[in-house]
Amino acid sequence: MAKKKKVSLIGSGNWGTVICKILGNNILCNEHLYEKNLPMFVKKELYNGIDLCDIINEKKMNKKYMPHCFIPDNVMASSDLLEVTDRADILVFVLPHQYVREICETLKGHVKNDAIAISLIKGFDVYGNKLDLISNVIRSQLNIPCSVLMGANLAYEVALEMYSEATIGCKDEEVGILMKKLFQTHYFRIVVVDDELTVELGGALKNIVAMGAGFSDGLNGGHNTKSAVIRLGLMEMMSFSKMFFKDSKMSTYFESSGLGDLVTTCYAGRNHRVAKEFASNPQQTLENLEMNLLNGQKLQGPLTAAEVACVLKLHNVEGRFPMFSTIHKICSGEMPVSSFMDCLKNHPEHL
Ligand SMILES: NC(=O)c1ccc[n+]([C@@H]2O[C@H](COP(=O)([O-])OP(=O)(O)OC[C@H]3O[C@@H](n4cnc5c(N)ncnc54)[C@H](O)[C@@H]3O)[C@@H](O)[C@H]2O)c1
Ligand SMILES: O=P(O)(O)OC[C@H](O)CO
Repeated sequence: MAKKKKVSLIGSGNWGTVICKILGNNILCNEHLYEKNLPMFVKKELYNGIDLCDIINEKKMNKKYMPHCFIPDNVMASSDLLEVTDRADILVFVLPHQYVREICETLKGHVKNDAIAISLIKGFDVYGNKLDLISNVIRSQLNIPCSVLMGANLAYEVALEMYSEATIGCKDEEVGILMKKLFQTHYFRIVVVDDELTVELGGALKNIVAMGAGFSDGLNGGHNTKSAVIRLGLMEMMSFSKMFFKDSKMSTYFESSGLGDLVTTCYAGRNHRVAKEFASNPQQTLENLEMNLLNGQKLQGPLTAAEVACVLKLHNVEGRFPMFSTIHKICSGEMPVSSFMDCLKNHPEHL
């Protein structure tokens, strides 16, 4: 009989907690394939004076980041990253993108040679002036293959078991099948494609457009206005992919990780919510709104906009990405949020 695989989960935020429910339950249903316990890394912090890790292990609930999601008994929370990942065969990364490099630094040299990874993280890495995929940071730092899972997946809806789709991007067919079996449930349906590059690009870039959708709603734009934001945003996402990632396939934008995620995030994500509040109330800063509205959860849009803007500037192509550039300038305080409507009206397409 084949040796049982050990799965380890790195991350325990809003999405990370829902994923621990899915993985924990799927592992329990497949105990012949997997070690029963699912260790989960929880960054050390106190919640109402009590260690969050202890709360998760005792109450089987992540009271801070996803309070209504039941955590299966086989999930074992720990703040010791190397203990969580010790002997792991499958490493699942689900944490805000800005922390990946530091997590990989700690893991370097401690991961099995034949381990595989999957990243559920939406964002980019910028090192010096070089923009890179998060999965590439995992691949290069840990020297293991890494597939990706992205999609129209608002965590609270998946927690409530509302029907949702997701896309796994994986070049290795066998690993793609294994990952699909590990993550799929009756309410979380997965399509596997081999274009892991564009799956990840969709997940990262839509967070910039979602900020624009929030600005539009906060400035009293209508449904037609938001449709324009989504359409122009998708065009910039595709142009960016073609320009900077030559192997990216445009057809992949029709998967859940592309158009699906873009639509859902522009209507109901955290980026949209905070951006809308900011546009209605511009004397507040985005940082304050993130802190006050999200209670420790992290916005990925403003950082991703800054990461992308850095590359556009370096290649002197900001003018070809007017929406990305304007969203970054609004997020960084270089332009007032009221200028967002002018960006739409004066988009090069309409001149
Ligand atoms: N929440 C969603 O609906 C959702 C859905 C799909 C994908 N995602 C993506 O999944 C990724 C993780 O999102 P999330 O919602 O689980 O996280 P989150 O936004 O809830 O962030 C909170 C988490 O970040 C951790 N954290 C804070 N500082 C840290 C540090 N210095 N080092 C390591 N971890 C630290 C906290 O411990 C906590 O677990 C993101 O890239 C996000 O875009 C989120
Ligand atoms: O809440 P957001 O804006 O981070 O988006 C969450 C997910 O990425 C939606 O698929």
